[in-house]
Formats: sequence, structure tokens, C-alpha cells
Amino acid sequence: MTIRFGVIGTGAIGREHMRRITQKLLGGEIAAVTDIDLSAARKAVEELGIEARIYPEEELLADRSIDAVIITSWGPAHEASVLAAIAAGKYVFVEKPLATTIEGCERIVQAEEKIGRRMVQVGYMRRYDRGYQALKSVVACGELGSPLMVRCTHRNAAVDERYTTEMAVLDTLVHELDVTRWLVGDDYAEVQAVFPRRTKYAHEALQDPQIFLLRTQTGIVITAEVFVNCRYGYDIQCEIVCEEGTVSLPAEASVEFKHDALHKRAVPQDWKLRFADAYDAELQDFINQVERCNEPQGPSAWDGYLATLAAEACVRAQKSQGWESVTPGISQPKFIAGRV
Ligand SMILES: NC(=O)c1ccc[n+]([C@@H]2O[C@H](COP(=O)([O-])OP(=O)(O)OC[C@H]3O[C@@H](n4cnc5c(N)ncnc54)[C@H](O)[C@@H]3O)[C@@H](O)[C@H]2O)c1
Ligand SMILES: O[C@H]1[C@H](O)[C@@H](O)[C@H](O)[C@@H](O)[C@H]1O
Repeated sequence: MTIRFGVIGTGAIGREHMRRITQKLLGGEIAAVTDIDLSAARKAVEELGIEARIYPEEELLADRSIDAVIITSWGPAHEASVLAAIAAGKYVFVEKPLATTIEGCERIVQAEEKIGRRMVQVGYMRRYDRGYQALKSVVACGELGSPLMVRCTHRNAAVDERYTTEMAVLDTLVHELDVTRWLVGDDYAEVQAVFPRRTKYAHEALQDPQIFLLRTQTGIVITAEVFVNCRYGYDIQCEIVCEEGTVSLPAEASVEFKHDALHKRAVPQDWKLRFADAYDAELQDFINQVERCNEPQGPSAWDGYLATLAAEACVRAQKSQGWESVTPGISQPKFIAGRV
């Protein structure tokens, strides 16, 4: 059976996911597409040369021939689309963040809970990255002893004027908030933000770089640097320091240059190349599960909720410059219990 997808939001990553489902992955097709700007949806369909229907979101969700939706609109629009898709009985793959508010995430968790099974997978693709998976298995096997500290670096080459100080958390740091909790199998207790000297490349209203300290419930301390105007490229690092040794993300496979008395290696310029295999793997897994009428197995609505919960505390910490606690207001639904 081929899974018929509807895509909501045809910006940068929406078009990337449409292309990978059409050209690379098995078992899915893009059958319908929408965007708040329908001309953008039309352009995306024409560029890819596919025969997908283009219509407003309500009609797409009412279309019974659509099995699942991919939500790749702006973060603040995610909640309404996820809730409407669950109500229409569609499986949902939603890009991060699940929703930009805690209340929005809670409403999504509760909507799934009413049905009593998972319908939603959140696009925290790093869990499908081979390097992060290797880190997790090293920590889980216990050879290095207990994790004590984690050092994360998240650098983007540049951002535009629309990118705000809060987005450094809600759009960027959320990846570390999800993946670090998954790596060490522990939830956050409190967070703090520290602002270094601003780079001259940040626009006036943006604090860049920023450093976040996160303490987990068992006392692991994570430092996470977000620097979104680093100029030289897309640079993601992670080192876990344990009692008996350390483990770090492997260097990416990229060509090396020896030229003019220098030894150089290319740095990816954005997320598209750095995580291409992880995006493929997360969507292929989603297709495979939906095809078997199984629940999605990737990051759940509960994971999405906990990432946004920690993000909201980080935004408070940006303002207070002190420690802020991370306290869930709802309990983990039984049907996803135990799946960290
Ligand atoms: N997992 C990742 O590494 C990764 C990478 C890039 C983007 N993202 C996430 O994907 C989402 C989209 O990011 P992007 O870079 O493609 O943004 P973008 O600005 O390029 O595209 C967003 C698109 O959504 C459309 N849109 C906005 N509101 C809408 C609504 N209510 N209904 C339908 N369409 C709507 C816009 O018109 C635009 O075409 C964001 O949540 C972002 O955080 C994730
Ligand atoms: O939406 C993007 C995406 O999630 C990237 O992976 C991240 O590095 C960027 O900072 C963010 O803006």
C-alpha cells in the first residue's frame, strides 16, 4: 500500500520532504499540498513535476483519500494543524517544535490520549542520525560509567532579521533539548541562560551567541551553545563526559584538501546536507509504521511536549538570567510510558 500524504507548508523543509518522499523513499506519495500562500504550494508541486492536488487546509484534511499529513508550516501554526489532523483521523508527521506553547503541546497530548494511541511523530530527526545513535549506545552499554556532563554546540552560518532572541531557543536549541534528554535518559530539572558578548554580525534586536546550562533530575549538567551567526557554516557538536571516559559525535564524512601548505576539510553550510540521512530515515520509519497501521515509533507528542516545556523555561531564563525550574503540568500518557 502506498501512503498518500498531504503536505501543509511548502517552505524550505516542506519542499525538501516532498522531494525525498517522491524521489528517494519507498512507500509514500505526495497526493495533496497546501500553504497559507497557495501560489507557493502550486510552485512547489510544479517544481517537483508531480500530480498533487492543491487546496486549502480544511479541504485537504477532509479528503478521505489522504492517509497522513506532513506539517511543515511555521512553528506557531503547528498546533492548529496537528489538532485538526488528529480530529480528521490522519497520522501526523510534524516538524519541530510540536507547538510553540506548553498549553498547545498539552492540548495535542490530550487529543491523542482521547484516542488512546499514538498518531503523531515530531521531526526531532537527530534521534535518527547515525552519530547520535552511536553516542546513545555507548552511554547505554555502561562501559564509560555514568554521564556527568554534556557539552553541546549548535552553530548556524547566519540568520535573517526575522530571527529573534527567543527563536534561539524555540527554533534552534529545541534540538539539543530533545536529543540530550534522549541520549542520557534523564529529564530536566532546571535551566539557566548566560549571554556572552554579542557578535557584530547579529542584528540589533538579537542576542547572539547564547549559552544555556541545564541540570537534569539526577544532576547531569549540560552546557549548550547556540551561535547562529558563526559565519563559517553549520556546526553541530556533542561530547558526553562520563566517569570512566568521554564520547563525542564523529567528524562528518567530507573530503579533505591538502593545498598550498594547508590541510582543510569542508564544513556543511546548513541542516539540509548535515542531516540528510537522518531526515530520510525518520520519514521512512514513519511511512513504514503507517503502512502497517502501527503507531509511529519516532519522537512522540510527549517528547515534543517535554522539549517545549524545557524551551519555555529557557525563555524565562533568558529574561531572568537566573535558574528557572522545569515542571511538567500533566502526566505522561500510559500508552507511551517507558518509551524514552
Ligand atoms: N528538523 C529540522 O532540522 C528543521 C529544519 C528546517 C525547518 N524546520 C522546521 O520546519 C518548519 C518550517 O521551517 P522552514 O524553514 O521550512 O520555514 P519556511 O519559512 O521556509 O516555510 C514555512 C512555510 O509555511 C507556510 N505557512 C505558514 N503558516 C502557515 C499556515 N498556517 N498554513 C499553511 N502554511 C503556512 C509559509 O507560507 C511557508 O511557505 C519550522 O517549524 C522549522 O522549525 C526543521
Ligand atoms: O529550523 C532550523 C533547523 O531546525 C536547523 O536544524 C537549526 O539548526 C536551525 O537553527 C533552525 O532555524
